[in-house]
Amino acid sequence: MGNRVEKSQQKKKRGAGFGQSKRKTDHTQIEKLEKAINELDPKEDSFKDFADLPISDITKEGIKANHYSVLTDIQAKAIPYGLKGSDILGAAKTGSGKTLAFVIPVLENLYRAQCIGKDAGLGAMIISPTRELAIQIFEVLYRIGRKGHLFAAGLVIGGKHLREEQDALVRMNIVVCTPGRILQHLSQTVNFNVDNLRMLVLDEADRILDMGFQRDVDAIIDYLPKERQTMLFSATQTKRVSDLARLSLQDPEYISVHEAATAATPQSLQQNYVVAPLPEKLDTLWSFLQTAKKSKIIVFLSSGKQVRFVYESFRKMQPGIPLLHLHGRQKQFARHDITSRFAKDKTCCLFATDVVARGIDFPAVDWVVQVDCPEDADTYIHRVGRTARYERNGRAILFLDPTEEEGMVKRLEHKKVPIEKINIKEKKQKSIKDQLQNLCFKDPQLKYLGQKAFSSYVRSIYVQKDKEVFKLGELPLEEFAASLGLPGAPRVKFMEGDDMKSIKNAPRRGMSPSEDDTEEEENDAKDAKGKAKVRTRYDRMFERRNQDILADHYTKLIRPDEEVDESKLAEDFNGEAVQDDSFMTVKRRIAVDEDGIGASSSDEEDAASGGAGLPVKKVVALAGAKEPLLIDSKRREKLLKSKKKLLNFKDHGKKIIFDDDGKPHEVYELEDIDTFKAKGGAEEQRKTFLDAERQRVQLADVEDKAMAKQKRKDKREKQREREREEFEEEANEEEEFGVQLGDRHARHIPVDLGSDESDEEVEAPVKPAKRPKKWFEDSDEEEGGKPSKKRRKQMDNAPETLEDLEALAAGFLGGK
Ligand SMILES: Nc1ncnc2c1ncn2[C@@H]1O[C@H](COP(=O)(O)OP(=O)(O)OP(=O)(O)O)[C@@H](O)[C@H]1O
Repeated sequence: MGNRVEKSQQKKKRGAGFGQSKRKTDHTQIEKLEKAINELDPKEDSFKDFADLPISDITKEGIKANHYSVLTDIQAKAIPYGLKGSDILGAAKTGSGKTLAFVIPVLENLYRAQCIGKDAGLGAMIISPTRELAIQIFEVLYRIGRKGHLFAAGLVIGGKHLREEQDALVRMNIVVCTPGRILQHLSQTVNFNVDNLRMLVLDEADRILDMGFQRDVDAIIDYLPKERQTMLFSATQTKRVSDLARLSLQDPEYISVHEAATAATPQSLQQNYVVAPLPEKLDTLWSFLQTAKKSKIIVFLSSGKQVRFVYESFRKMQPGIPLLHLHGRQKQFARHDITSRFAKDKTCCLFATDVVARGIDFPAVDWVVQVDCPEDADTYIHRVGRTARYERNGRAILFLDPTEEEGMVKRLEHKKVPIEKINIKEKKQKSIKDQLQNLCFKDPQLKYLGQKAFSSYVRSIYVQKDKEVFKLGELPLEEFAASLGLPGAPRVKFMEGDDMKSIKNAPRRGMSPSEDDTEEEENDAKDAKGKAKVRTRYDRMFERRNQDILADHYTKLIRPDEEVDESKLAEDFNGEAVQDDSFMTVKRRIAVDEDGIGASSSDEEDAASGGAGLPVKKVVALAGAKEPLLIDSKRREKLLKSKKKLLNFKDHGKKIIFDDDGKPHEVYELEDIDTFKAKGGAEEQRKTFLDAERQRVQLADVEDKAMAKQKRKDKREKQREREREEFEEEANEEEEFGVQLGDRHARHIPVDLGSDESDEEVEAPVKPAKRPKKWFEDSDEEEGGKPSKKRRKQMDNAPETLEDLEALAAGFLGGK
């Protein structure tokens, strides 16, 4: 017993020694660093290697572990200013290493200020416009900081219950976040204190400061202390005085490493554009993919709906290259999964919206294809920046409609983008219109996506500010709709000349899934008098002339009223006129036997078939059948032997209803002429009937809508109920076991950035007291929180998914 006490006292002594020694080491190093940074003149001093920078050993180790040694231009210029605490406006080409230019100062400045642990509060906030980019920055922060920094860092990007993030957030020293979500916490999380915030970083600053985020960012700034260091980075930097005033920057250093350069894009990037009329853009894209099957490609489209349609339809046509798609409407988990898969794949094509246009560092992308014209030159620069990153080669191609060419090329030249026109090889261009049309016809779901893609594209053009580039009125929309495989151009609500009320009140047509309350198909054909004619899906099928070789024949079938050239008519066996332009028309004369079986003579048969061997043999008059049965094949002959099958050809009788007097009537009976006339003219009656039916349908539609609304409401209610239950369960668990739920759900896990590494100068750490295992500590965790071999191996390898990263990071929490 006494022995054990002694041992524990010894351990305590050693533990105290370890802590003291570590603090002493830190203190000494911090003093040295402070001195070096005071003497530093960022204007004069230039650094080549990371090893020369006045930064802590643990940061240097993190940098070394990631195999970085030479600084890029922006890093060499911005890091010294960052370390000195200056406000920075950093601008450098895409892929030039801006992330490290702010991550290193963040780690170092907080380290020197010892802004560590819960009491220190939040020291740095890094804001990114997208979740993907926030995750990427968090990964870089983790990779550089994990070799010994003790900060708690976290990711706050939404996609999870607010409650799950709240507990963790109050312990963080560094947060990487998106504007909307962090604002929500600033206004709703009670203990979230930002009074100690020293550093604010805006990555892709121009995007964060633009209209889309304006209100959120202004509100965030209101919460933050005025005395702080602010760093803004982007490849297309804002210098607008109003923006800088909004952020209360103090004498910011404008560090631009490409202002003097001849081009705004990397030199290793080859850029071209082709003129592809809007209705041919998908053909061009398909043809392009056929020639680049061994490449890694990102294809940018302007909306998530287009991304889905192109992805789904191309997938069905099997282009011979793996396809992925990414847009903002996907669930966070799927988005992360797709970005990780694309990052790993060597040959793959990713259809994406601008959600990955900025900052995302996919390795080794060969091609960036912009099918839809970017909204401005800056967006163009960011999109093409997904290739040719950090001294690698890359190619970019932009598809421009003839109406976009002049305006867009002018904008790009103005921004110093070296782009050259190339032509499409006619021979290699393949049309996929028919295939798409076929697919849409067979698959209503795809047609629905096509309609959505169409309207979202039209809307995206409509809302563009630059009317010199985007001229909606000049676009061939009908042809564009056809190029998506649609039977007609869906009507888009806002378009000029639309009678909004009539669109809103228009009855829903049939069962087509294409109908929703935002858009209606504008494919109501008009009849001769200009009145809308109801057309079914089958009408459209018949009207499509390029469907197959029988199109002409079908046209005749469905347009019986059309004037027919009399000269082409011949008489059939009943003396009725038939058209004679088909060389395969057979005229027959039927002789009926006394016993009811008639046959055409073999001579006649041969003559009738024009000697072509047509299998006209005999005609059988069936008792009880409306028409005689033509026996022209062996199968038909066999049929005569099966009574059961013959039943199909016999009359099945009529449905009769009886009136009050017990008299039988047919379901639809013809009125006698006088009664009919007494009710008014035929046209008038038809109109009354149609009006009545229309009213009935409209009424039914209102009921349907109400029912659908109720269903949606019930569904929402159920979901809320489920969430409430889950929430209560979690709250109960928390009470019962005292577990931190925030940790369990690991979206925002605070991280000790490197407590896994022991300091060489200090004594061996004392084994910490045994404590209950946390959820993330599985069986491969050895006693006392020391990581097992398996865990250590895991730590040394970069985490592969966000979940890995978070789980791994959470594992470090035990260190403090
Ligand atoms: N000093 C360096 N040495 C070698 N590679 C580096 C260095 N700095 C950054 N990189 C690599 O260069 C790539 C691009 O870096 P980063 O994502 O920071 O670029 P960026 O300037 O932020 O680009 P964007 O403008 O597109 O956001 C990354 O893969 C990164 O690992």
